[in-house]
Amino acid sequence: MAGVQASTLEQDIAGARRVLGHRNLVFVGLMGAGKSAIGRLVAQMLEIPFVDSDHEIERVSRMTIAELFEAYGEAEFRALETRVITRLMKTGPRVLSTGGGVFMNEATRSRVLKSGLSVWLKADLDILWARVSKRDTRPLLKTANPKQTLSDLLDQRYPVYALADVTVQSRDDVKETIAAEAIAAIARLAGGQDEIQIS
Ligand SMILES: Nc1ncnc2c1ncn2[C@@H]1O[C@H](COP(=O)(O)OP(=O)(O)OP(=O)(O)O)[C@@H](O)[C@H]1O
Ligand SMILES: O=C(O)C1=C[C@@H](O)[C@@H](O)[C@H](O)C1
Ligand SMILES: [Mg+2]
Repeated sequence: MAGVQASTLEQDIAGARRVLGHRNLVFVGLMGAGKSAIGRLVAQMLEIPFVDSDHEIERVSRMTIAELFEAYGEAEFRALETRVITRLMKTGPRVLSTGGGVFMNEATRSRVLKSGLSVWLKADLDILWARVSKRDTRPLLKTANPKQTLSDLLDQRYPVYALADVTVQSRDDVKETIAAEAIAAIARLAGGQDEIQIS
């Protein structure tokens, strides 16, 4: 990497850490957007802990997301998800990659907007589809026409995801580039927001 680029990245990392303070950096977006993959990289780059809410739910329940949906239904899964996010939002800083439905819950969204810093990883349908169709682990896509279901979710959810503090275009570029863009976008928030305290 050229010296100028490296020093810009270092400045962005320092800036993003300052902007974040004790807050959690919360990745939101549809299935396949890269919340887990990019979130993990951003956490490594910022040198703060990383938690993925889907993994945390699987850890505490000792069941997979698919098993939870199967055994208890979506409503119970959402209740568990809300409890997990509420607990995680009480301390920081960390990178918190959320399940695709987390930001759709009004109370959770308010909590994230008030006490965290949110990044929407926005991706086109074809990119999402190419990624999620490789595995059949996502219960919401077990439908007769999963690509249409994903497209419907995109229509419903994009206006809500757009409420996130920052939007970063997720695409088939190297993950490090997308992660660096997210960090730069956060660093640019410096001075644009009052410091928000964790409740
Ligand atoms: N920029 C990228 N280039 C290539 N592949 C990517 C990129 N970002 C993510 N991926 C891949 O796409 C797949 C989906 O990414 P990931 O699991 O991070 O999505 P997610 O937003 O966490 O989805 P979910 O809501 O289902 O957990 C993974 O295999 C990941 O490695
Ligand atoms: O978009 C969603 O509602 C979901 C996304 C996944 O991350 C999982 O949280 C679950 O499959 C539901
Ligand atoms: Mg994920």
